[in-house]
Amino acid sequence: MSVAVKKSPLFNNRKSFKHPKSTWMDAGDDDRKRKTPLKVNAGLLSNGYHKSPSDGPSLKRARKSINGHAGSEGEGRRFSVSLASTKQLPLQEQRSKLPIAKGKDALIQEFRENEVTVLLGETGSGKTTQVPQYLLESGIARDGMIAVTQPRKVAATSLATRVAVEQNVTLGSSVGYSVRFDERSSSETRIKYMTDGMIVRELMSDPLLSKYSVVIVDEAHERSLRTDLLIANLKTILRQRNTPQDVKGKGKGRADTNPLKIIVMSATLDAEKFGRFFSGAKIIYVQGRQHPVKIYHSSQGQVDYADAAMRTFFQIHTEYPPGDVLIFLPGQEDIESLEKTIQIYANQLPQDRMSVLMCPMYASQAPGQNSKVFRPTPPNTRKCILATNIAETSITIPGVKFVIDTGKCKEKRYLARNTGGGFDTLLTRDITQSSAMQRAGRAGREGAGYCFRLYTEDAFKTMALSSEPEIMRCSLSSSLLQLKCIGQDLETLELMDQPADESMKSSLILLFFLGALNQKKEITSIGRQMAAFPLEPIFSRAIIASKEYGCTHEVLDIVSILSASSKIFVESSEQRDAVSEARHTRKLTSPRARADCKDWCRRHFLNERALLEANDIREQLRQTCQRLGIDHQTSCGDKEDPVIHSLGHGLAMNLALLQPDGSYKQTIGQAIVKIHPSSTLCDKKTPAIIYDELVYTNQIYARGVSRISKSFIMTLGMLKQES
Ligand SMILES: Nc1ncnc2c1ncn2[C@@H]1O[C@H](COP(=O)(O)OP(=O)(O)OP(=O)(O)O)[C@@H](O)[C@H]1O
Repeated sequence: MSVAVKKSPLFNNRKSFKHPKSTWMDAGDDDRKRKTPLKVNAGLLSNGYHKSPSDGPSLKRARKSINGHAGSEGEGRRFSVSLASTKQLPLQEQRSKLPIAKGKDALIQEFRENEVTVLLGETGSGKTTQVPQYLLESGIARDGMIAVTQPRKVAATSLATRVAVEQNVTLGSSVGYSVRFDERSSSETRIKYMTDGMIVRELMSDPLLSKYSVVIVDEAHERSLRTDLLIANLKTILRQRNTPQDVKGKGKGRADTNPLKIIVMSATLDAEKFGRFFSGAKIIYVQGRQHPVKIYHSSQGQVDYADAAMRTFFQIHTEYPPGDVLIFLPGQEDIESLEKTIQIYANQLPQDRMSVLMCPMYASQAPGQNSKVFRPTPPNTRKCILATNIAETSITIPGVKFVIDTGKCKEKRYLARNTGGGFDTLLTRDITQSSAMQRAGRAGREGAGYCFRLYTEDAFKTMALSSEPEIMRCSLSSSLLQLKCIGQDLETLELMDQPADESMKSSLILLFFLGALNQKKEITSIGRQMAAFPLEPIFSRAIIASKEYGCTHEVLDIVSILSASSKIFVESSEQRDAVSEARHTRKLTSPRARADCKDWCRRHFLNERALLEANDIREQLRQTCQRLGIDHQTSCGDKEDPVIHSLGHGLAMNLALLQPDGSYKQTIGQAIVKIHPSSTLCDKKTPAIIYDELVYTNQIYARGVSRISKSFIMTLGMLKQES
């Protein structure tokens, strides 16, 4: 291609590209300037901390009352930090310079004195990495482990890696992690970073979490479903573990030799709500962030956020000193398309300019696929990291000095069955103020930074403070089943916020259909077996059914592939015909050795990493089968029906029948769905289909589609009526 850089509209349009006067409004540092509606009562400790009780100054006043702490940039002051001055200090010195380090002793004292502490602090103050180490070093957690929960896998693994380095130990020894399908911990482990889902799962085998002395619930303000369930359980566990048995003769709990401490950590908002939930927990505020971040808002709203992000990236690249750029985008599709566009323009830059290294980052990448993001930037290069909100909290991406925030994210939302849905879908929406603050914070982790918001300051002010708790907008079936296993009921559990009736009802219906619950809403033996698998109920039910149909080997293969974090089929718009040919005509089985696997995958448009991940998942599922006495080697050979029928038991709600107009109508529910164009069955007019997911774009598409016989669907219906 011979498009010269100068001819590109991007570079001709200097005016809109000009920074900062014509495009950007200087907002100072929003996190400090923001008129926060918070009224957290906080007394001021001499060391720069604010604490409850209620006679202290408000957080707003307290924030104003401290100046000159690390990273405090005066409001409205011109930003003049020399980026060259942010070179790395030795590790222990870095630790001691974190804002939280100034109050270490006072903080430890508070943890000693209080069962429950709510710790608030600005992003980058050092909460997540330092607090567990303080607890370990002070001996507070002498009798058990310290769990630090995170809503996201990537945060749990990267934090454990960092803290292991700070402690100068091998990852998996005294500092480890545990996330779904991946664990690095041992009997030596004292600090365990884990996803909130993993600790909720541990409740099934250890309802009192007796291994742990301290549970730190991090990023609590995100209110993920699992975090909410954990918080509800912690309240009960606290009563049981910390109440002496002989209190007035009626204490139901036991005087535990290993009492529990809970620390709820949050970026800022909602502290009082957590405090109230734990009846008078101590609220402590950690003041300050390590480095200043200069925030700019665009002077006008942007119609095309991807285009605006690209312009801003090149503006930074051409006008600013070295430093990596992190762009927040809503989803994988935006990331992939912007990656291509930026790369095309970057290739046209003059030779003497810094080169651009593109680094995509999203949740469904296979483990290790985003390792490029965390590796040091090569000389004379600027990394351009394109990320979803998985990079928003808790993580430090080395080298990032610039953040471009599109102000958009994808949010999981349950579409009610009575409105034609009955499934979770991802919708693009505006972010919250809380997210905006977190995103800006990613620019100030190693030194001073800049954040460019592709929305106006007014738009920022009208954003919701924080997002609606996940429990109020997502499918609950998997959690409901896990809770049933430990004798709990979502309907009666004391939660911070109650889920919607509709989503509760749908989850109960699904579990009843799967045979996991009986008519009295009690868990059945099938339900117990299902809960043993770290899978969505629809998939664990298929595995259990495969025992009857003699095809566990095949069903495990399929479920492992469907559970991998990215799709095994690679899409390529440039080679659409070749992809289609590979899918329709070639037999995708190969007894190949690992060495030539890469080449085979490439030729068949398969994602090698996803296949390797599926392999690991299958190994874990085999172990669960073994524990449950299911022979994972039973195979049905070339027969298809046993496999489809096993899947049919799990995906009993995901069946649809062909309509005269070529669309499909769900057998349960009212949604009219179409077969996704990427499916090999797209134009086949199959009378009845089974699918593994619905995606909602301009219409509802079924993906992962197979044909199934109508007679089998009838049998399933009969079975359902009998149960
Ligand atoms: N993986 C890492 N590599 C380099 N520096 C890191 C890493 N993790 C943390 N740090 C440093 O430690 C600082 C504190 O991080 P920490 O995660 O403890 O902050 P925090 O207060 O919990 O904020 P947040 O909620 O945003 O994560 C960061 O600002 C950064 O300077």
